[in-house]
Order: sequence, then structure tokens, then C-alpha cells
Amino acid sequence: MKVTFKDVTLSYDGKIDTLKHLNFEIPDGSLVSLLGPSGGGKTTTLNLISGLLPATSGHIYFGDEDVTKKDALARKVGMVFQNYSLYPHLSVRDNIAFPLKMQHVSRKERYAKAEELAKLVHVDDQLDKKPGELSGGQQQRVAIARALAKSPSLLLLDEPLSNLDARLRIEMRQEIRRIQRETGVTTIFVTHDQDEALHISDNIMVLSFGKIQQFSAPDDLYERPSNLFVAKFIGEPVINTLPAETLKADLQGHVPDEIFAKAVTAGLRSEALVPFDNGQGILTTFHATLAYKQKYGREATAALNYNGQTLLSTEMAGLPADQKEGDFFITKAGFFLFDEAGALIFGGEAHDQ
Ligand SMILES: Nc1ncnc2c1ncn2[C@@H]1O[C@H](COP(=O)(O)OP(=O)(O)OP(=O)(O)O)[C@@H](O)[C@H]1O
Repeated sequence: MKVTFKDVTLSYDGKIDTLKHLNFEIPDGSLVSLLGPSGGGKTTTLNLISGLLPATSGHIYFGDEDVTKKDALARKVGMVFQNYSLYPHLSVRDNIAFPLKMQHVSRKERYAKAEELAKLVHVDDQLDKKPGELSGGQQQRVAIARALAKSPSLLLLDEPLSNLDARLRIEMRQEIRRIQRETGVTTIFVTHDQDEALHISDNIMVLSFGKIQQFSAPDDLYERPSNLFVAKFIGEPVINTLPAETLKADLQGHVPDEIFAKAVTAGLRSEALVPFDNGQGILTTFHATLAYKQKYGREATAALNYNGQTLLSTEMAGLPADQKEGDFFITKAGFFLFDEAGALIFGGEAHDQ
């Protein structure tokens, strides 16, 4: 089911807008993550989609139907929460079948559906157990199966993996992707973990300060951040930022003057600072001294002092150990300029190899 928001605003208290004029379209059959810092508006957006919260203004559509005034039950969404919310006294079979029991579906039919869903989420050998006898990952599988029991229009997952340990999180995020592909149900997933969002999603909506900072494919967020917030939020290590003015001499002739005149902040990914022309498309060269270099296995991080700024590079492994300064290169990919408002004004285009 396609989901469309048209100019949706939400205010909890009638004074401050927590979500401000959201406009977006989630394509039918896709998996979209809502990603952003705490308090950015992820859960609020999810609750507007489910109908648990009414929009203050604007319109919400499921397909072509305006569901703005419809409650959660009428929207027929399946929800999965961080704490699973399974019924402890019911078996796995009865937990999965529970929503169908509420709809007075016959026992035979609902158990058949429960078994089919248990197979889909790989808990078909646990059907007679109680939730307390299952691991966290298995409980989350049961919660997903239960949410799918009513053949929902959408599957909404609110931080479903945050109670799991690191290994299980990776396993379960792959599982969610698999289950989503197999069922084709449009799925919306809230997380504050960028790694999770980047691995699982067709598209990612970055929400901060109640606004959509960017809504695009995972690679685009990293390679073409639409503003300084997204450039700093996505990527590890955090992108180097420095006043654009610091780079003026080295950018002259490489960035159009009229663009540079508006540039306030430069962003340089750590892999965009390289010791040699690596054939990846060089933007310019710069002279810097080496503050330190640390090696971890095959990787190395170096800090370069450049015009009073410190720049982190992850590409200096091949540099001779005794080299203390030199002329280095900035690649076109991973170099950005932002204006006073933080909007991207240079970089991020598809670069020639
Ligand atoms: N029931 C509520 N009443 C009033 N304000 C609320 C309510 N729920 C959330 N807020 C506020 O709305 C803003 C957005 O909250 P929301 O929970 O949507 O953010 P989030 O991105 O999901 O954060 P987190 O990652 O911490 O869950 C926050 O400033 C929060 O304090």
C-alpha cells in the first residue's frame, strides 16, 4: 500500500508544531526506515501513519484513499514494538492467531494461518511454547508473525531490534528484509541506528527537528547529502568540516567562483583525503603536516594539520612511516560545500572514475 503525506503537521499542545509540513510518498511494497536523532519525530510520524495520533492539519492517503480521519483499527496496520508485547500466558500458536480470534475467525482457519506465518518467520518448531521460553530474537519473530496475521495494509516496526544483542540485531535485520521481500508488504521501520537503516532499507527518511532532512536511497544519503545535517549524521567516522574560507587558495580554479562566494562550510569525508592520485577523480591538492597516524590491522587513520584545522583521513596506510608533511589530494567524491543555511551547493554529483 502506497502511503502519502500531504502537508501534514502535528502539534501535541496546540502551540508548538512537533512535525512541520511533512510531504512524502512511500512507494507500495517498499521498506522505508525513519532515521534520526532522539526527539526528531520518528515515533510521532509512525503514530500518524498508524492512526494512533490524529494529524493537526494536512492529509494522509493509503493508496488513493484519504485515511486522515480514520482510526487505527480502520487503517488495518500491523505493528511491532521494541518490547514485543506478546501475551505471556498464550502459546506461540495462540499469540500469532490472537488477532484472528478477535475477528472471530474459526479455530481451524486461524491455526492454519498461524502455522503458515510461523514457517515464514522460522518459529514453526516453537508453536507450543510460551513466549518466556523463547530467546529475544524468537520473540520478535513471533511479534512480526502476529502483526502479519490480519494481512495488514502496512507493517510498522518501532525500534524492533533495540532489545537484542549486537549479533542478533544483524541477524534479525536480515530476517526483516527477507520477510518483507517474501510478503511484499509495505514496511516502515523506526530506528536511530544508521547502520541498521543503511542495510535494510530501499529508502531512508532522515527526520530531525520535526522536518524531513532528506528522503532518498541509502547510498544517496552518504554520497549526495542534501544538507550539512545529513552529511554529519550519516557516516563513520564523522565527516570533516571546516570553514570554506580555509580552503580558498587550494580550491581556486577548481570550484566556480560564484559557488565559492556562497560557501560557508566545507565537508570532506575521511576517504576523500588521499596521499596519491588514486585515479578516482582528484579535485585539488593541499599541503599539510601529519599530526599522528594510527594503524589498526590493514587500516590506518591519520590526522593532518591544515591551515589551523585538523582533518582525519582513513587512506594514509601507504604513507612512509617517517613522512611528517607533504602534498596530499582531495578527491571529488566525498567533497562538499554548504551555504549559510547548510544546503549543499557543490559536490555530490556522479563523479567520473
Ligand atoms: N505524547 C507527547 N506529548 C507531548 N510531546 C511529545 C509526546 N510524544 C513526543 N513528544 C515530543 O515530540 C518530539 C518528537 O518525539 P518522537 O518520540 O516522535 O521522537 P523520536 O525521533 O521518535 O525520538 P526517540 O528516538 O527518542 O524515540 C519530542 O520533542 C518529544 O518530546
